[in-house]
Amino acid sequence: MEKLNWIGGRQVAGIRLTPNSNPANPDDVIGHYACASPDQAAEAIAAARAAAPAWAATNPQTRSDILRRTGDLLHAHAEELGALLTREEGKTLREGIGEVRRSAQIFHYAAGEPLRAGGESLPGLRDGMTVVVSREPVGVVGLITPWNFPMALPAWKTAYAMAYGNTVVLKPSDVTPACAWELASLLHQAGLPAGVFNLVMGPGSRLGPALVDGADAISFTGSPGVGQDILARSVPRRIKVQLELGGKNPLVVLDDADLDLAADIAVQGAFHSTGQRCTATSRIIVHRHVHDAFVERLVARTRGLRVGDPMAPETDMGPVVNEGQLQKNLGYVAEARTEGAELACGGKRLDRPGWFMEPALFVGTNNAMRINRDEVFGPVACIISADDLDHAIAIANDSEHALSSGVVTRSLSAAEAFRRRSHAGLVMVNAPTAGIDYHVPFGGRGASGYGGREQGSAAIEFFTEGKTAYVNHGVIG
Ligand SMILES: NC(=O)c1ccc[n+]([C@@H]2O[C@H](COP(=O)([O-])OP(=O)(O)OC[C@H]3O[C@@H](n4cnc5c(N)ncnc54)[C@H](O)[C@@H]3O)[C@@H](O)[C@H]2O)c1
Ligand SMILES: O=C[C@H](O)CS(=O)(=O)O
Repeated sequence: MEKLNWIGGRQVAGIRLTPNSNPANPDDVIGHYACASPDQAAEAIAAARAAAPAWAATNPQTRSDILRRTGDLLHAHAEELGALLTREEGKTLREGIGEVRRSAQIFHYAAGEPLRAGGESLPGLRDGMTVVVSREPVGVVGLITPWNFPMALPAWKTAYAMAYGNTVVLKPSDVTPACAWELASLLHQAGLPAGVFNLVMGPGSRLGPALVDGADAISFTGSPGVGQDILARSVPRRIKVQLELGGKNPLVVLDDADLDLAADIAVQGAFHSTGQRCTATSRIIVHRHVHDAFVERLVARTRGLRVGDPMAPETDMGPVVNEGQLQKNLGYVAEARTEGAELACGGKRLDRPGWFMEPALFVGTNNAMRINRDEVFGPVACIISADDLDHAIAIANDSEHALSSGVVTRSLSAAEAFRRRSHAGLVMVNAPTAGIDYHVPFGGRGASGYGGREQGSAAIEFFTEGKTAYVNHGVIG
């Protein structure tokens, strides 16, 4: 099936069609997706610019209704879209359907924003003067998304951007265009006016620059290197830029922890969604008093994970997204062994078609090893031993990435100390480092994030500009 770009409310052929295949079965071609040219990306920006004034002036109730209807459509089609997502990205069907439902919830939540996004009126300090503080849409927003959450990420950027009156051009990952295409289709079914949402598909190296050169703001989620390129290109234009980047997320297990709970939390954080989450647990820092007892539990659980067909209900972990990513993961496993890390279990490619590997767990690692410095972005986790809470926090914070972090403890004071002293943008207490709620701010610090947080009460900051108006009533009327 051929899927085209969406520009100005029309479906537009690109310069070629690119097949998209199933990571669990590379012979299964999902569809052929149009690849836009840089000129077409510029046309999409122009279409969004033409639609911007009317959309910004559209009654908030109308904007809200369109977002709510989009959420309704996502809910109604959650099972078939979840299956498409699984076929495209490889997470299990349960996770795929869950991601579509989460996307529906995001649209439903954002549907309230046009009605909530008010300002305030204050008395001025001079006679007859009132000060009106308000927020206005930024204008045309370029949204660039990665492959690991192919529905939820486009949803959480698009829904908020449009809620506040912006028009958008979305460029999804060329690895996973199918979900973004379906989202475009549902938005138009929900009654979105032409040009408010535009979709251009294809390689970021060709289309990204056209978006950065034309939009009024760029919200990007992806790898640190690409984020840096986008930032460098956007600086001369002084546009707003938001970068949500990689993680190297630590989970600290203290000596008073419930070790069964800790092992469950570690497995979920490290290996669910095949470890392909920016918030995935990759460094598990364990108090030396409970090290062996915890590792025994974690190894048993990791060995017990059923890796296989992501459509099968019994599967716990699906394939890696593509061959390149699989080879990258296996390369890190091999390098960690040469660094002296001991492979406690897993780490091998499965002898079957598709990009499958066993989840890999290393013990005897230290925080200086490359396996504990670089983001792997796959099912690979390492145990590091720590002497006490202070030592564990020091190791946890010793990373350029600071996206998510977690602690497992029964002590309120230890939990509170960790919450205060962790450098990460997200802190989880007795919960996995991955798995965020859609109604609260999300984002990292350091090399993990730049330009403000996303979602919940934070979204308005990036997708609007502030205005402070001084009104002298003395001369009016
Ligand atoms: N912090 C977060 O919220 C978060 C969430 C999910 C994923 N991620 C990160 O995403 C990365 C994995 O995703 P990926 O491999 O798709 O990342 P990526 O950086 O390779 O690609 C992300 C997007 O950028 C586009 N792109 C590539 N080159 C570009 C350029 N020069 N200019 C503009 N756009 C360009 C790609 O086509 C894609 O749409 C990981 O590092 C992961 O941590 C971060
Ligand atoms: O990669 C982004 C994810 O949505 C974050 S999480 O898996 O929900 O933690």
